[in-house]
Amino acid sequence: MTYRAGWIHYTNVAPILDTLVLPPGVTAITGVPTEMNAALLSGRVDIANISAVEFIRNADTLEALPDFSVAVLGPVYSVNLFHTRPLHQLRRIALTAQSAMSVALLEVLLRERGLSPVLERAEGDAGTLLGQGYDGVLRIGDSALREWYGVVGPLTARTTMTSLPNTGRGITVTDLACAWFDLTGHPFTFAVWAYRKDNPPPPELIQAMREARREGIGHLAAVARRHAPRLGLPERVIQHYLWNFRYHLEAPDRLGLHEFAAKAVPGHAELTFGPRPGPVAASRPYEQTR
Ligand SMILES: C=C(O[C@@H]1C=C(C(=O)O)C=C[C@H]1O)C(=O)O
Repeated sequence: MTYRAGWIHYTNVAPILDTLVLPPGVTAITGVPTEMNAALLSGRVDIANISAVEFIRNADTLEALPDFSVAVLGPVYSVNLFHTRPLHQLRRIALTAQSAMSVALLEVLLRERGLSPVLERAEGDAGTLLGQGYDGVLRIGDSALREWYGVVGPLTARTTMTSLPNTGRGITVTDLACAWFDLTGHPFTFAVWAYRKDNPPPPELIQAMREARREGIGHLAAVARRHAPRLGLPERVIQHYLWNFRYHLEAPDRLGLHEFAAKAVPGHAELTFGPRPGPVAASRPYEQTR
């Protein structure tokens, strides 16, 4: 029987996906977050890295791998609200249809500030939409990273990644993961690897994902070199971008996830994680894996 995976293909998962070798009997498709959310919920795939808010909303039927996440503590660089006036003066914000998690995060952040601008789905690059009657534009993923650099870059040799500008060309970029950190002091968990409770992934797939992640994180410079030309961004920017992610759903990432769940989906079912990390039948000793 085939086990079907659905991968969000943004660069931020390249350290896990680039060298992943699917075990026999596992197939994979790729797409943007909202496509992979829908594919998992409709049963078109069996496991996917989905927007964490969809995992929370469907916690009665879904479970997540206990040690995989796309999370950050502080800035993420690729979940950005581009705006031309101060946050409290925003009247109309364009939302990307690719995202569920970042939209839910923006809603929480606006509510915490007592703000209620009009939120509308609209595609296109931030610069164009800002000239078309929107004073705020939410973008995620590779295009948001590129547009962020278009606003704040080019960085000079003297710029340190801890003192990055967040304005340029009359546009301010509010990094939503940074805003979450300012509000809570916790990491923000954007994605988890979820599957239906009655259909967990084969242990060989989890093991292959762990090996691929160890390989990717161990060679971030090579991953950055591979992807920088495609993105049209400097290698050192991509390497910093990737280095900054938290891929292991550690205790602080779960804390952030639970805090977000309480704020965004009150009354949600208990979040469950499994299968527990453990030995895979006939696997090589840890020391001998890549
Ligand atoms: C950090 C990001 O996280 C992604 C954002 C998601 C969303 O907004 O729904 C879903 C999955 C994440 O991998 C990003 O795309 O830049």
